[in-house]
Amino acid sequence: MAGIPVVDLRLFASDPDRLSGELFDAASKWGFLILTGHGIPLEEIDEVFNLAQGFFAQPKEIKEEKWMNTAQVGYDHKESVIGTQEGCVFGDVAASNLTTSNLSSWWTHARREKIEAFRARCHVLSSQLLTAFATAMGLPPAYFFPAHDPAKRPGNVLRLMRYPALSTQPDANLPSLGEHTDWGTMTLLFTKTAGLEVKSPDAREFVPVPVVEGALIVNIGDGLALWSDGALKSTLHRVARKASLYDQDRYSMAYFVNANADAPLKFLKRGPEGKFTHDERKLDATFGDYQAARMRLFHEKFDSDVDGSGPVLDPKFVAIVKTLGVAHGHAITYGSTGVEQAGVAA
Ligand SMILES: O=C(O)CCC(=O)C(=O)O
Ligand SMILES: [Fe+2]
Repeated sequence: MAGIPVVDLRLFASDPDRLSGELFDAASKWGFLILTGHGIPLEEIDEVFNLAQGFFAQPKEIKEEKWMNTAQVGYDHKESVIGTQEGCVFGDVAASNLTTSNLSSWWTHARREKIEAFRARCHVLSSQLLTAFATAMGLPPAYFFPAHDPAKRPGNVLRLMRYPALSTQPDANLPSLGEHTDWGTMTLLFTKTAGLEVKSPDAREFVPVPVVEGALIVNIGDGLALWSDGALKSTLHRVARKASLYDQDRYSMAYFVNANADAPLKFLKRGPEGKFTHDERKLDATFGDYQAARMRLFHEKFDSDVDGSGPVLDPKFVAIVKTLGVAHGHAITYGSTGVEQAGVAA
């Protein structure tokens, strides 16, 4: 079986239809692809990796000066049976990190400007990809834009991550990040270290994603899977703690592309010749409703903080997450007990 597809974005200029077709095929088969020729210079990617390294190397007191708030700005650190990951996020609306008071003092204005420039690069790229997906689906090129207004919340979120080195070899069965799908529209992922694994199209195994220098990884989130009625796949993935790498830090950066909270959950259906048209199914919910239920369910079990005192979620939205059927993974398995454990009102 051929591996995870590699798509060269330089085709966009010379043969946009072919490029859109290649993206669509990769995203409908694997839900993941490796993107080369994307136009973000390697030096700029490295610069942001260096900032991540510099920040995560700071003492705990500096990093913990500002914990992540509800506007998705600040630092967080999760430790659970399935791994440790620390992260730093810069807000969910354009330019918010230049003015926020919720970043550690380590983040000087000059450093924040570098982050903002990188976010702008990622934004341009994500818009280009959304255009290509819309084109491949027979929709107007700007079809996905109104639901992705950068001035509205939540916009796209850049998360710098470190999986700290361990001093002893871990149980090889414990991943550093448990299997999950991403709940946004799609994700651009940058990493220089192996470890990411994705579920194969036949769902029989997890396949390692090769690290290709200068390339980035694109994966479909629940959002595009919902829009496309499952034609584009939101694929399970995880970070495996490879025994040989347990004593090294692993860095990655994810740019989560999100539909705005107030965007209605709209469905498309696929007709003959692969064209997508509006589906009349009415769902009285927004992407915000979907994400709130999805995120909370995910984190609840992810953090192993299930003690019966979890948040009360609106059962209507939990039902929506369940019925839509794209959200899955160990961390969010809707088994007989999963939903109750997440503290859902009866
Ligand atoms: O660190 C990685 O390579 C993957 C991170 C990831 O899947 C996520 O943050 O959703
Ligand atoms: Fe992910």
